[in-house]
Amino acid sequence: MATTLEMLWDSVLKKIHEAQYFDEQDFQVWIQKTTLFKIENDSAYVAYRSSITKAIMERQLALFEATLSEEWGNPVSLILIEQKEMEQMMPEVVVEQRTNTLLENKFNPNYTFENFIEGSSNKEAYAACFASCNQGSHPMFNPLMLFGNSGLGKTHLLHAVGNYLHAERPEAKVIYMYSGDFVSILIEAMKTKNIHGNTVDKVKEQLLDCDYFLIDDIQNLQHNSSQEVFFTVYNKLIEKGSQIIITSDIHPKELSNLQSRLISRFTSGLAINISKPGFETSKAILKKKLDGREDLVTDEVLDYLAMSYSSDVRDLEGKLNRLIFQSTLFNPDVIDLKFATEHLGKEPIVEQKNELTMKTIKRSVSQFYGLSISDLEGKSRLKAIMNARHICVYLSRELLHLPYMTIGKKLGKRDHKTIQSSYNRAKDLMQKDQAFEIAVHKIKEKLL
Ligand SMILES: Nc1ncnc2c1ncn2[C@@H]1O[C@H](COP(=O)(O)OP(=O)(O)OP(=O)(O)O)[C@@H](O)[C@H]1O
Repeated sequence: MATTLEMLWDSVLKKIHEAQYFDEQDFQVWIQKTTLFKIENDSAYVAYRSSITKAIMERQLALFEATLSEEWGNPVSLILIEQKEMEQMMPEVVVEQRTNTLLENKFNPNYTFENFIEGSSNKEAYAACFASCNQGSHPMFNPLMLFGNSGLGKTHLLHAVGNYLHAERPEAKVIYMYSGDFVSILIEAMKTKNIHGNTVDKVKEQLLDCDYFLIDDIQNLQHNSSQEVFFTVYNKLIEKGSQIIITSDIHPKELSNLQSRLISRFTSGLAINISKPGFETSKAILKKKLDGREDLVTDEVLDYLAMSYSSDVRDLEGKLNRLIFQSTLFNPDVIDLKFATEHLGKEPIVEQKNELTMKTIKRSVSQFYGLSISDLEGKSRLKAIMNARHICVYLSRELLHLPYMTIGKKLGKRDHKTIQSSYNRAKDLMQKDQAFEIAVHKIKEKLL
């Protein structure tokens, strides 16, 4: 059950979200993960996990304060605290609240059965997941295990089960967890054990209360003590007739990091492989993603994408997104095959994290913006390209401490004055333009 503070913060975030003050992705990635953990003496303490979140929120502090004050019914000022610091400050009750929050299910509303395109590569998995939502007390196939390469829709199907149950059988208690989060929850519970009693037991208790246990990417359950807890929970849930659905990106028998007693149990139910979608399925997925924007892209381009990139649906969607993004820069009448091959063809190769040089900075920046290195070095004054260039200059100064003249030479033979003003412009944008600041952080993160 959500606590008062959680509910309060949820409604603050909901209001801010609805008012669309932030870009959707930034909101989900940075802001949604904050926690309100204490209100004391007219001060509200909010914990953040990343300095980017802090930077974004500080910029709109007045907005957060006003919305929170309104929801709370009293004026409060907001204090932002790093998650780690908050954990040291929080009393036992907050530890429990936190665990509850982690066990709460937030299903992606786009990952539904309706939005999942069936084809021969995935129809068994789809049917088994759907059937598991409509069965009696003792499931026929338990556990249900979905395995297959990355990006083929396993997480989508788990969320579809969650969304379906939430809508059609709200009484069913569903827990969805990414296996890495399962490990973090347990490690955290183990750490706080001495101060706050055995919180591991509390986590187990909550898990055992569910009717559906959906665990994603089991291959990441590598921590030994977590496997012990998982083993106990797993056995008890099977005994009581709760449905367990597990996903893995490798065949269950190849899960070498897991104890063999777990592996043998996983294969005792029904294990289904999801393979890469065929041409027609891939094309239908692209059409579904375009949903109402079909005029942007010619059918020929969809054929080209479906033929070239269907081994990973995430990648397939990424290519379509890249083309749509590029079309906002270059404004073609329609994304046709010429445009598509030109722009996907010059996509930079993902850089290994090796020595940091201006070349690696240029590659990362161009990759981030979907540009080519020659766009960066060229003369275009399109805003997105100019910004990308400013970031190149800024990072070359900040990370490599290169003189303006050297940067200029390696960036389209520009003179030192141009580079100096580009650097100043970047510093200015870091203060004024949130999207720019986030781009810098994200690129820096990839480089370091
Ligand atoms: N058949 C499908 N119909 C519609 N969308 C799909 C389909 N298969 C995959 N997708 C989309 O592809 C993206 C990647 O899928 P998903 O995250 O479920 O992959 P995954 O198999 O869980 O990968 P990983 O092992 O890396 O976690 C998602 O946006 C998902 O909606």
